[in-house]
Amino acid sequence: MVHPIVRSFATSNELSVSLANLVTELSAKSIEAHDRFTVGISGGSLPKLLGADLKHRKDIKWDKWEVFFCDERIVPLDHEDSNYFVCKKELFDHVPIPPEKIHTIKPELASENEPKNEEATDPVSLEYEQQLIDVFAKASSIKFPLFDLLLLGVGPDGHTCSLFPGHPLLDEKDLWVVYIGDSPKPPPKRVTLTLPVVNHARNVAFVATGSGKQDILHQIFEDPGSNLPSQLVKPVNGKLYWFLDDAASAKLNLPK
Ligand SMILES: O=C1O[C@H](COP(=O)(O)O)[C@@H](O)[C@H](O)[C@H]1O
Repeated sequence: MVHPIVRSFATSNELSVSLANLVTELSAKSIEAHDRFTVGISGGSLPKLLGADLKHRKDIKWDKWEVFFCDERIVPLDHEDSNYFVCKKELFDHVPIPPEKIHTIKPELASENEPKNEEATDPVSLEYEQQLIDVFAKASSIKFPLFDLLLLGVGPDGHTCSLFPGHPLLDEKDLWVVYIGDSPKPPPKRVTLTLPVVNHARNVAFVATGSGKQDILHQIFEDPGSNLPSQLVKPVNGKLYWFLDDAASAKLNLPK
């Protein structure tokens, strides 16, 4: 049973400072324990909230970071819908992470032939999986990559990464990376980490702000049986955090 650590802040600025504190602490601990910090970042509203304070931190060994993406939309990496593009604008352009340690999902490898959902044979997923293998499974074979931290968003429908409510990809048990061609949120073509990878992480932090997230957060916390993708995030051995602002958490019964 995972007991999430839920924090709500009066302003998104306060949230950004607290989130940066957690990232800084986990980065330092991970580097001390195994000489690197492996982190997966989501798109949407998260990169701005993440970068706002973190980009000013001088006490981080940025050269020890290995950055991956929790999901990516199949659009060019310089397109404003690209999760990489937003992360670059909000964080990577401001901090000295070596470019070869930012492991992009490569949309240019997408084939003309539409791959089927649940197939691991599309070139974008295969190439991204190989990057994960190269970083996480160099010395030995592993069932799933073990991220130090995954930073997740949650959509107003309860989706996280590019895992959507009721979608068959929620049942994936073995693959690390999958293609989705029918995302209900545009753009429709995406590549995403799977739930078993997310649930294998040492730390998972959700970030959600604004009144538009009130109802879904109420459902996530008060109706745990709805099988929303964000509810299926239950790290097996890791910690689960929720970073909210007071507008988003208004319908939750949080301890004062
Ligand atoms: O499409 C996506 O949406 C989710 C949630 O985004 P938000 O703007 O509501 O925070 C995001 O986490 C995911 O990476 C992205 O591809």
